[in-house]
Amino acid sequence: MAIIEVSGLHKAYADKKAVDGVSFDVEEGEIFGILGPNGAGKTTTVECVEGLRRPDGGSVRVAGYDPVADRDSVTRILGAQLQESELQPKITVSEALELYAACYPDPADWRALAERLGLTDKLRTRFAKLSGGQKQRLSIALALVGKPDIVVLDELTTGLDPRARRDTWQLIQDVRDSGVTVLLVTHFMEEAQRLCDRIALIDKGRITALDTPSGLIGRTAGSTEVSFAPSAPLEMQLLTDLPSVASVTRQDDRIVVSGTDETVHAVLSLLAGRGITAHQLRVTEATLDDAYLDLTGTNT
Ligand SMILES: Nc1ncnc2c1ncn2[C@@H]1O[C@H](COP(=O)(O)OP(=O)(O)OP(=O)(O)O)[C@@H](O)[C@H]1O
Repeated sequence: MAIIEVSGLHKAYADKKAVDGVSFDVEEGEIFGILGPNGAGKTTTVECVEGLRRPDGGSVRVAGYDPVADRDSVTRILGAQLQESELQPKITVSEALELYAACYPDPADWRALAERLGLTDKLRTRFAKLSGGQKQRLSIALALVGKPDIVVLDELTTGLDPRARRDTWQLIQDVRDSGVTVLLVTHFMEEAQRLCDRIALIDKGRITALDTPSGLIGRTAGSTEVSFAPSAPLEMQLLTDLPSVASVTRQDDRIVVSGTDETVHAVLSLLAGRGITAHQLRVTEATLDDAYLDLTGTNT
């Protein structure tokens, strides 16, 4: 069942179209990623879902509520990561967690959450004295303290070191396993590939692709590459004629054939039929990075 429904969303700032007809549904219990280049309209889209911005057109529903008209209902069920500037510089970590916990009828144990996010030894530290990564972890804790049904995380692990990033990924998986729906804006391909059940690629205010990570990768031209050094001369045309082959190139004594999973089997059968051995055989799969570049023609 869809818990977030976005249909024909439009939002402009003066004459700049930030979001230009975006539609997607987020199913209950999934981790849904929004990926795209800088300025693509990702934050504007999730701010409309959070009720922080009023759409110019289209509709947004969160568990059936309009996030602008039914702000209170949406706030009760949706936790959002805060922008840094939204906390007072003098508030301590424990004060912030306690204050936010007090706003909800059945909050999470904020001490356990702080522990989980590696903030226990910072509980008495003022917000202004936290490092960028510690502020980020606090903002994740604050998004989760109300035990929301949905959590919106914009740039979840930006500024975190690799260890903290991996811990945070585990935390988000645990949060999802407990039944929470996660809407995640990210620039990190590895993060999107590991965490997301489905990803919407946004570019220039429009969705250019919406699929599972492996579905997006599968759309990449030449998503699988098989390369080898043949034990005897081989006519390139024979490879080019195989089904599902996208391209055949020669690199010194190696032949590189790109295509799909099927290509690997087709190439090996062809070689076996001609008694040719494939020396130094290597098969590589495209990554989400390749799919992203292929589908947007740009980098994050
Ligand atoms: N408050 C604002 N006033 C004017 N223009 C804005 C405002 N917020 C965003 N924009 C513009 O709208 C477009 C979309 O911005 P948005 O922040 O939604 O993109 P984004 O995909 O989240 O980008 P990033 O990855 O850089 O955070 C950009 O061109 C941006 O400059």
